[in-house]
Amino acid sequence: MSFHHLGIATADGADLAATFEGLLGAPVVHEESVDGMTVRFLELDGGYFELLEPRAEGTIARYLDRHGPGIHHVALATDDVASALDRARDLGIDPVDEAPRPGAWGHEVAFLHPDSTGGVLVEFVAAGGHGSNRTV
Ligand SMILES: C[C@@H](C(=O)O)C(=O)SCCNC(=O)CCNC(=O)[C@H](O)C(C)(C)COP(=O)(O)OP(=O)(O)OC[C@H]1O[C@@H](n2cnc3c(N)ncnc32)[C@H](O)[C@@H]1OP(=O)(O)O
Repeated sequence: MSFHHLGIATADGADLAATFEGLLGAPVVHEESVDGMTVRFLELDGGYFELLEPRAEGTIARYLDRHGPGIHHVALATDDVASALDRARDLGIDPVDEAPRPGAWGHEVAFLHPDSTGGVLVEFVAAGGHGSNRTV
């Protein structure tokens, strides 16, 4: 499984995107509204930053209220999210999503509960042509 992106919660995605573009030369390669958020993907060598800006009440708005801005999750690329979930369950790891579901940028995604993964919110993502997918 390979690294795909870091999810970063922010109250101002446009401003943070400009900061990272200036600092890292990481352009916004995709932007969309999904699940009450504006999501921006910035391309780096070997992966992406996914900036998550809430537009409505929900997971990211709650996260910003309780924790402030910062790294929210790590996403790992696989071409088979369902099998990755099965492996997690076999290891006693609790999924948040019992089955793959649509995520941003047309990706299929599923999250694991951070209680089972050392406090890290892990996302499996089947990202098609966006970044690398590798079967494990
Ligand atoms: C568009 C898509 C894509 O990539 O395609 C996305 O990124 S969607 C990105 C947004 N969507 C998601 O994140 C979906 C998966 N996340 C979730 O279902 C939820 O956020 C949970 C992870 C189950 C947390 O539930 P909830 O938001 O209700 O949190 P809560 O404030 O009640 O907190 C419950 C416990 O989880 C912890 N907690 C909350 N968010 C956390 C995070 N990002 N990383 C690590 N721990 C986290 C809290 O500290 C707390 O721990 P204590 O109990 O120890 O105090």
